[in-house]
This record gives sequence, C-alpha cells and structure tokens, in this order.
Amino acid sequence: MKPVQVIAVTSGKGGVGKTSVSVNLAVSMAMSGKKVMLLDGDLGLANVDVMLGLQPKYNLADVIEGKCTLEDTLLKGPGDLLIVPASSGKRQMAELTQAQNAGLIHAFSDLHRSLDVLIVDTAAGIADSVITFSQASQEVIVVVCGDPASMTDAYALIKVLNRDHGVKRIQILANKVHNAIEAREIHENLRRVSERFLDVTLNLVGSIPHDEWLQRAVRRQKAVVDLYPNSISAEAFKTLAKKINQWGMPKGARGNLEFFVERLVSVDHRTLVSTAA
Ligand SMILES: Nc1ncnc2c1ncn2[C@@H]1O[C@H](COP(=O)(O)OP(=O)(O)OP(=O)(O)O)[C@@H](O)[C@H]1O
Repeated sequence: MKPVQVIAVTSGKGGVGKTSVSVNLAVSMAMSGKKVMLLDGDLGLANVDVMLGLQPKYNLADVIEGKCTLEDTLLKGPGDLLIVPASSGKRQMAELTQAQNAGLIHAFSDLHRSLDVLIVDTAAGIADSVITFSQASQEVIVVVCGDPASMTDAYALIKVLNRDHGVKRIQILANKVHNAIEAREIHENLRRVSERFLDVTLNLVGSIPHDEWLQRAVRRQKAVVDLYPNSISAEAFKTLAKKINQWGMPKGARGNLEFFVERLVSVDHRTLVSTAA
C-alpha cells in the first residue's frame, strides 16, 4: 500500500474556524478524486459529525475503550470522504493514558483502507493530544484569524511545537479575512516574531475569506463546498485543496498510515523517556 499524507489542522485559539477548515478542505480534496479520511482529533469537544449532520453509531472513544474497531466508526461524507468521529462532551477523553494511546495506534495499524490523505482536526490550545497529533503529522496547518487573541494563541502554539517538540515547518492558513492584504499581514506578523525567537519556517498556505455562505452552510450542517460550491469561501477551499494536492509524499514511509502510526509511537516513546528521566 502507498504512504498516506497526514495533515494536522490546529489553531491555538478556539472558534477561529479550525473545524470548518478541516471539513471543507477534506471534502474539497475528496471531491477532487483523492481518497481522504478526516479524523476528529478533538477528543473532548468533537464536532466534525455535527458540522456534516451525521449521526455516528460509534466513535473514537469506543475504539479506545475496545468496544469496536476503527472500521466500525467510519461515516461517509461528500465525495466518499471517510470520517472517524470523536465523542462530544466526554471531558475525560481529552487526555489519553499511555495504554489508551497504544490502543489507538493499534486500531490504526489494523485499518486496511487505501488512502491518499488523512486530515486530523485537533483540539484547540496546547493540550498534549494537540502536540502529539501535530508531531505525528507531516504537515501542520495553523488556522489564524486577524484578531490579536487568535494571533497570540497561534504564536504560543507554534512556540511549543517548535521549541519543545522540534516542528520546523508550519503552514499558516488565514481565515475569515476581508482581503488578501489582511492574510499577508497575519502571516507577516507571525513570521517576524517567529524568525526572531524561534527556528521555524512559517509558510502562508492560503486564506479563506469571511463568508456568510459558510455560516449558512454551518447552520444547515453541510460543507460549504458541497452546498454552495460557487461561494467565495468554497472557491478558496478548492484553490487550497489544489495547492495541497501538489505537496509531495513523505520520504521513507512504507505503507498505509504506517508513517503516522510510527511517528505516534515514537512521540509516545519520547514522552515515556522524558517522564522517566
Ligand atoms: N471563513 C469564515 N467566514 C465566516 N464565518 C466563519 C468562517 N470560518 C468559520 N466561521 C464561523 O466561525 C464559527 C466557528 O467555526 P468553527 O467551529 O469551525 O471553529 P473552531 O476553531 O473549530 O472552533 P472550536 O475550537 O470551538 O472547535 C462558526 O460559527 C463558523 O460559522
């Protein structure tokens, strides 16, 4: 099986549109012919399924508790997108024990699906699960909008990912912007401060305009790229998907989801080592 491109979508601050971005990027890539799986990695406050109006029978929490397999949880979205839902409101699921992490890794190794892309919608903030998913992914997209709190929290997340966890490249996605200049300013502000204090490359991967059609789609529990494909945000998501479709595949990955699983394991191992030291 061929390697899978794993992309974590995260944000620092909550409410900036991280889940909207994950869902619409995943649907756009799926509609362009890629085999895409979207994993709801917000283990405490999941809402990918709500955004797509789906009713999961099982979720990731059930997999971690050994009640079902990962395959049992899978839901179908537009463009044959596969969705792994998480459980909402189970605050105790927000942080996993080592044994639960191991169970999760096992569940992924057991999934025999041919995929091109895995998108992980992480929680907001700098919780351990956010760091673990980001570190295990080949690319990390940080969603930021123009308000100062969003930029401050995005920088705090970038700092932790870079300084403490060695993430060297981060993709910035400016959301809810009013023009291209605003997107460039958001990127430039973050880049300037990161270049001064950190050892990280910040790339502006794209921007999504503030769009009432997107809000309408959220209320109707559909992806804007599916419901209003000609809206300005849908067009921006399609452009973003095209750009990301051109990213290269990871080097050295040997099989389906193997790269992701291997990195999760090694992140786990490092955590164990640093706890023991
Ligand atoms: N480009 C956009 N234009 C207009 N509204 C947007 C845009 N992106 C997101 N929103 C709105 O912002 C709100 C928050 O979006 P979303 O739930 O995706 O954020 P989030 O960062 O995932 O939040 P949380 O951290 O709580 O999971 C939604 O009501 C959505 O309609």
